Amino acid sequence: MSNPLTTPTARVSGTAAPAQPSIAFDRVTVSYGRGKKSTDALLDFTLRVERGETIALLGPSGSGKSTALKALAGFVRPSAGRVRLSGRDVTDLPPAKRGIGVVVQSYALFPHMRVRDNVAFGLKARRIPKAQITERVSDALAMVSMSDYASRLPRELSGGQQQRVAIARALAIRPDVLLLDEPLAALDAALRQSMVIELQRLRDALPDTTMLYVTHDQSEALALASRVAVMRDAQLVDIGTADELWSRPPSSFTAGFLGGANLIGCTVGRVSGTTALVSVGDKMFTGSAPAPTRRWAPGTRAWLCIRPHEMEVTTLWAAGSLAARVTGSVWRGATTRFTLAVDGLPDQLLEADVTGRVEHPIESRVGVRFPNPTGVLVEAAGPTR
Ligand SMILES: Nc1ncnc2c1ncn2[C@@H]1O[C@H](COP(=O)(O)OP(=O)(O)OP(=O)(O)O)[C@@H](O)[C@H]1O
Repeated sequence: MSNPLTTPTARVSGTAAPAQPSIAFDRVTVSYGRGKKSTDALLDFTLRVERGETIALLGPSGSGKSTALKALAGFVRPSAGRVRLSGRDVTDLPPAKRGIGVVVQSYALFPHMRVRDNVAFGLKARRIPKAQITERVSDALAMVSMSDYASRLPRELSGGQQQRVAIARALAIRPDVLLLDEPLAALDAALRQSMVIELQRLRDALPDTTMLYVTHDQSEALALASRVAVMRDAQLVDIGTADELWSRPPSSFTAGFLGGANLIGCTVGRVSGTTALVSVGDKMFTGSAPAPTRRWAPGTRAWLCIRPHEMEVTTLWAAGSLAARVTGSVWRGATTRFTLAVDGLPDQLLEADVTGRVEHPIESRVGVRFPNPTGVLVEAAGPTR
């Protein structure tokens, strides 16, 4: 059975329109404040999102993610650049005329309205006929598994249920574009995980809806997004599929931000195919050299990126291992994270995640085995050690 939310009338068309990105930011700059006190919260930001894509805007606090989303929704005005929806320039359009669904962290439900009236709010504002409102509200509540709660007030719902209602309210207007600004940030860890699964289900049920998902949580970005846009200091630094950014990080920032990484400064030696010999001090390692391999000319300084879970902590002198001193140990439930000073890699502490609860006293000597190949090469934007 077709889902009514996936086939809004506005999208049904017999003629093929020229393919325009669903969302386009063209060199958008947003500044807050005036004169000397002004800060660029978004700087020369360019991004194209195809129809039906889910893009995560991922970055640390203050990197400009929410500002990008607000510029698209019309809540802030760019000082330069244009914002387009399906090719239409909406930069000067008020928010209500953009036809975008927005979900924010704080739910923002009307406390005195029952769930069904909260969900109907945007439809009434758009003067949709009453019979259609009833149908759309019940479709939207069904999408988020909240049909049984239509008569409740927001205060009679849990945080997760309130956020589902907020999502239903955004979906009820059948938007082409849905913006989600840290929608799970107010929920506890267990609930966040189950909501990620619900959002995956929703994303799959709405293949024509373009979603822009703002988060600082890399696991949410990896789970939900077809592509991840990494932001730092008001700018886009990297964009790619979750798999690309994870397994072949284009920059040390992205390598570190997506899940933690040991970044070892190295010098590239001989490259053969996608394998490179690299030297770190007097030690040689084999790294994988992602395409385009012309970046890895002999003598180039680079980072060798090794994920903590790829490191093996062994006994001292175990075959193929380097000697190391334990400088820290934190049990994290499923894993124990060790911080290690490896002999011959001065000024560099490496992190290793070991399954289960493992004890090695601080200052004890252990062996550490690197994966094979040892890691993936990452371009060094600045000086490496
Ligand atoms: N209304 C405002 N007035 C002045 N400065 C602002 C305003 N809103 C945001 N900023 C500043 O703009 C920068 C970007 O903020 P933004 O909220 O876009 O970041 P963010 O990446 O979404 O951060 P977070 O993850 O903490 O929400 C920050 O330095 C912030 O302090």
